[in-house]
Amino acid sequence: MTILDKILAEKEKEVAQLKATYQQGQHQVGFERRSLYDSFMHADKMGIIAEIKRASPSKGTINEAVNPAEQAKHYEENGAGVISVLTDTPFFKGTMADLKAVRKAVKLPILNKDFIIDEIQIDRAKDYGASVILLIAAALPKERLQQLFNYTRSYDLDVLFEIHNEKELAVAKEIGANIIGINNRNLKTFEVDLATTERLAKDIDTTRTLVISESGFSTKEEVERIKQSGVRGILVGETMMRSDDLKKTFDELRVPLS
Ligand SMILES: O=P(O)(O)OC[C@@H](O)[C@@H](O)c1c[nH]c2ccccc12
Repeated sequence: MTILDKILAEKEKEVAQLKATYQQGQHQVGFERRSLYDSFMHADKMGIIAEIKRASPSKGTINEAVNPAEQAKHYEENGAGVISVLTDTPFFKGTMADLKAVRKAVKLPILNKDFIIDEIQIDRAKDYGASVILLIAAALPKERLQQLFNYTRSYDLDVLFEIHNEKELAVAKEIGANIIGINNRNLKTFEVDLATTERLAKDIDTTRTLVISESGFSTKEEVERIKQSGVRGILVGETMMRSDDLKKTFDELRVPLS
C-alpha cells in the first residue's frame, strides 16, 4: 500500500462524515473570483504559489506552530501570487480553519491543497473562500477526474491538475486542463527530481496551458533551470515554511521570465 493509497483511504472516511454533517453555504466569505491562470500567464516574473505546510508524510514536522494568517500576509507582502493552504489533517496537520483564516488575511487567490475525491469537498472549498482546487491525476479514474473538473469549473474556480508521468499528462490533456502542475516528487518513493518537469513540459503547449512545477525548490539555480521548459509558476512549501528571511527567499526564486 502506497502513502497515496493510505491518504485516500482516510479521505473516504472524512468525506462520508462530511456528507452526514456539512451544511452548504455556511461559511461563505463573500466569494469573488481570483484567477490564477490569468495572473500567471501575463506575469513577467516566475509566479510563486507559496504554501502553508505544517507537516508532511515525507518530512514529518515542518512548522506545526505556524500562524497561517500571519504567514500568508508575509507571503503576500514579499511577492507570492497565490497562497496554497494544505487542509488535510491526518497527514499534513492542516485544517479548513487555516484556509478560512488565510482568506480573511490576504487578497491573493487561494489554492485548497487537499486530496479531492468528492464534490462535497469542492463545495466546502468554495464556501471557505478558495479560488483554486487541486485535482491529483493519480488519485482517481479519468471519468471521475473529468466530473470533478467540470464541477469545479462550473463554479468558475480554477483547477490545478497535478500529474507526475506521461500517462497522467495524457489524462490532463483529454480532460482539457488549462493549468497543469507537474509534481517533481514521486508520491510512492518521495524522491524529488526536477527532470520530471523538464521531461513532461516538453509535450505541453505552454503558450496556452499554464505549467506549474511543484516540489523541491530552494535555489535560484533550480528555478532558472526549469524556466527553460516554459514553466511560469512554481509551488514552494518547505523552503517557505523554514525561511527566516522571506524577502530574500522570494527575491531569489522570482526570476524574470523572458
Ligand atoms: O515542500 P515542497 O517540496 O516545496 O513541495 C510543495 C508542494 O509541491 C507539495 O506540498 C505537494 C505537491 N503536491 C501535493 C499533493 C498533496 C500534498 C502536498 C503536495
